[in-house]
Amino acid sequence: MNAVLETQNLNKWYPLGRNMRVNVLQDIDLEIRRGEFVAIMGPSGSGKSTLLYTISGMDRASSGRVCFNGREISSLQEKELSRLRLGKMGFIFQQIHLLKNLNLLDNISLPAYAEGVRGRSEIDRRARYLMERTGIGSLAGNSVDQASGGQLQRVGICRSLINEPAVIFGDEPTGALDSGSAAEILDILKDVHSGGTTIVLVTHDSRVAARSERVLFMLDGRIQGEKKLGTFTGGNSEARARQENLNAWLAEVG
Ligand SMILES: Nc1ncnc2c1ncn2[C@@H]1O[C@H](COP(=O)(O)OP(=O)(O)OP(=O)(O)O)[C@@H](O)[C@H]1O
Repeated sequence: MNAVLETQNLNKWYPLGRNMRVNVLQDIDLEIRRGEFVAIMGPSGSGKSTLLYTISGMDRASSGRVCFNGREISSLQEKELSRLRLGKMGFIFQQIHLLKNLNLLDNISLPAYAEGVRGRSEIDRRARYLMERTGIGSLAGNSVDQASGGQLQRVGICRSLINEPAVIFGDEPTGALDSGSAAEILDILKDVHSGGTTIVLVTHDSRVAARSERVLFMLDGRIQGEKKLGTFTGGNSEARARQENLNAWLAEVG
């Protein structure tokens, strides 16, 4: 079984008054392969974040199936679902929420303590390794107030990776950053992906989506189309060519 995530006939709606509802996701059949890097694009309100939250078990489907590693998660109890999210999934958001009374190293380590599988020294070693790998190795003892936006986003990435998740979900992970910091974060995500982690990102930015292998375009709660880009091997000229190719396709579908 090659799919890490799979949905069948996935629907999400919200009640609107007594007999009406807003259909936010409609009949979505989606398969994301292990190790794939997928970007979800589409206009505002098309359902991108809702899809991300529903496939990651942060939100519940109204009907249909969501499977993670072949196991249906749509009907799991909240406790089992939290355990699955904690151990197998990592999350990166535009705004990262950290605990101000903990230093950066401890913020990164927190999900590993919550998972309760590894001992303190192993957690500490892994957290420091991730900080080194993302270029913030010297900031371990810093407080949240002593780090820039780009550094905090790296902290968020380290935290999302601490439990060695199978999948990283990102909702506009570079949305709050200047273009230099955003490019650095994209390089880190490329490394994470090369290490075998599946990545699923929601983004408005075609520079970000151009790094992925497959772009899904959403419209009115449906996947309107997809563009396969193949694996990004690196370099500015390849990144530009991929972005142009993607923009031309987006102009056609959007
Ligand atoms: N709790 C809710 N009740 C009713 N409608 C909702 C609720 N949450 C989201 N929606 C609606 O669902 C639709 C999809 O929202 P979603 O946030 O998934 O879109 P999006 O494509 O991620 O948008 P954006 O790019 O602006 O973040 C929107 O029309 C939104 O108004």
